[in-house]
Amino acid sequence: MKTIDLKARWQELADVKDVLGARGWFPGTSGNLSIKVSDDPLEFLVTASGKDKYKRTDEDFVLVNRHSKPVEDTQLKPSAETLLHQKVYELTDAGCSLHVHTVSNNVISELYANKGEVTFQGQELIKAFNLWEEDAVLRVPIIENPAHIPDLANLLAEKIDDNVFGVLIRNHGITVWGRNAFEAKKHLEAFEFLFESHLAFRIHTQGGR
Ligand SMILES: CSCCC(=O)C(=O)COP(=O)(O)O
Ligand SMILES: [Zn+2]
Repeated sequence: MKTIDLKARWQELADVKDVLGARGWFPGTSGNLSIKVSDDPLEFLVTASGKDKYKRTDEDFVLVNRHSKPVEDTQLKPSAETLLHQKVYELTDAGCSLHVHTVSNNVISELYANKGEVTFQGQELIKAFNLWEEDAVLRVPIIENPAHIPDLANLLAEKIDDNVFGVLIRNHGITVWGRNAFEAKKHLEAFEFLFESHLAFRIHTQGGR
C-alpha cells in the first residue's frame, strides 16, 4: 500500500471525525468511524476503542485487515465494533462507514423497533440518497442490539442490500456508509436530519405520543 494513500485516508477520516465531533455526536466515547485503504486485500482505518473522539491525536485510528485485526503491532485496540465496518466493506462498495449514537437515532430506533424499520417519504433530504423519484421512499432497517458483537454484525449483514444506506441498532445508534467519506457523511447528516425533524413533528402535532 502506498504510504500517501494511508496518510490521505487518515486525514480524510480525521476531518470527518472533527465535524461530527463538533456536533456532539460522540457522547461518552461512543461512536466509531472507518475508511477503506485497500480493496484487495481489504484493509481499513478504524477509530481506536474507548478513546475520547472529540480529541484529535496521532493515535486516533488503527489500520486493520480483512479479519478486523491490527495490521501492525500496536498497543491500541481497534473499535469494539470493527466487525460491523468489516461487514459493510465485505457486502457493499462502501469506502467509508460511520457509526454514531445520537438522542434522535436512539429514540427513533425504539419508537419503530417493533416494525423492524422506519420509512421516510415526502422529505426533500431523501434526495441525499439519490432517490429523486416523486414520492420516493427511504427505508431504514432496525436491528436488535445483542451484546455479542459477532451476533450484532450478522444482524447488520442480513439487512444490507443496494437500497439500504444505513441500519439503526435499537437503543444504540446507527451505522451508515457511502462510497467515500464525503458520501458517508452526507448520508449520516441526512439520516439525522430526517430523525430529528420526524421527532419534532410528532411533538408539535401529537404532543410526542
Ligand atoms: C460507551 S459506548 C459503548 C461502545 C459503543 O457502542 C461504541 O460505539 C464505541 O465503542 P468503541 O470501541 O468504538 O470505542
Ligand atoms: Zn456503538
